[in-house]
Amino acid sequence: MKVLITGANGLLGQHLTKLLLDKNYQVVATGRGESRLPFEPSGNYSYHSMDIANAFDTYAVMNRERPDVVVHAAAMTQVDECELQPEQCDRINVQGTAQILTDAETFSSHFIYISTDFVFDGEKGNYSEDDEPLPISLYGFTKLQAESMVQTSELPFAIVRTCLVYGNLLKGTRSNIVSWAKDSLEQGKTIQVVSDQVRTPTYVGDLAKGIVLIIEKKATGIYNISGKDWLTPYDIAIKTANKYQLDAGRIVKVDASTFKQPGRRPLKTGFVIEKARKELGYEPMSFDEGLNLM
Ligand SMILES: NC(=O)C1=CN([C@@H]2O[C@H](COP(=O)(O)OP(=O)(O)OC[C@H]3O[C@@H](n4cnc5c(N)ncnc54)[C@H](OP(=O)(O)O)[C@@H]3O)[C@@H](O)[C@H]2O)C=CC1
Ligand SMILES: Cc1cn([C@H]2C[C@H](O)[C@@H](COP(=O)(O)OP(=O)(O)O[C@H]3O[C@@H](C)C(=O)[C@@H](O)[C@H]3O)O2)c(=O)[nH]c1=O
Repeated sequence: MKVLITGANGLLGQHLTKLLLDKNYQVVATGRGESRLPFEPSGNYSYHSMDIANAFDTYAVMNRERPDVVVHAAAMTQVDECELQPEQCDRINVQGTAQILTDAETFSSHFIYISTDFVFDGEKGNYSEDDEPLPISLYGFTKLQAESMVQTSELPFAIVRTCLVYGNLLKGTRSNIVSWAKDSLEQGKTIQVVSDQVRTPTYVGDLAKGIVLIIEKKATGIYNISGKDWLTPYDIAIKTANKYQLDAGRIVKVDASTFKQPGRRPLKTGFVIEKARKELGYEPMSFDEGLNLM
């Protein structure tokens, strides 16, 4: 079975590419510019430079490869940049999804879209798949718009919602809260960390495994694929300091009202994952286990 991944150079993309190759799938990795995969892929593998916002790029690659499955992970994921550059955020997250989805409808038979807890407003928390989304950032709004496009597609689709992904930076990917806290403390910096946001941080390897389960079972619909522990970013920073014997005294507890970011973050998110457990057999590690794998 041939799987095409968009955003393969990203945090999720790199780990998912490696896992699919380890499981002997035929993998078509795509990303902006050259491959930055930090391992020498073996097996049935090809890489294509593909800007999802460029219709010629996506059609050429999809027509040539005609993958059975598309995992659409590419997005503008810097929440603050999305708020400050709305046109680019729309062009990539909404129009880019429209491009690859249109081509998938012609050439593929299963479309898996990676979405986020940021489609919710963060008032309720502990979200399940049938809760009503209400985004409070442009990033969240564009991700929800893309979800809606996928849901109107003729193509069998799955929407995978995940939350605060962390894991080993293979190479040049976006930082994540654990690597950011570890690096900051190692550099002797003092960091202000919020204690009133609640998340279910997700180890990138668990997210990749959940996506493979969806591919194997040809599952359709919305699935929450996240960690199972509810933690605040402050808890995460303290656990990170303890794990690496760093000075937790440099972690200053603040709340979101004093922590100004251009893109509003939903206060309480985190996912109920019973549906993925029951229908997919998905079972994530605890945060401490995930931390030990880094
Ligand atoms: N990280 C997290 O905490 C969470 C992520 N998600 C979702 O998971 C998915 C994967 O995110 P993650 O791997 O963590 O983030 P990354 O930012 O590491 O990966 C996103 C990738 O998308 C690529 N990309 C951006 N624009 C384009 C474009 N126009 N054409 C092709 N590729 C493009 C980026 O390329 P380049 O490397 O060149 O910048 C990058 O490699 C995203 O859809 C995100 O919304 C959901 C919830 C939480
Ligand atoms: C940088 C920073 C972050 N934080 C907190 C805020 C936030 O809850 C958490 C992570 O902050 P960041 O701004 O790095 O990450 P953030 O952009 O909030 O992460 C989001 O990324 C997108 C892609 C998603 O889809 C979301 O699920 C979520 O993971 O850490 C602090 O408390 N202090 C800081 O200095």
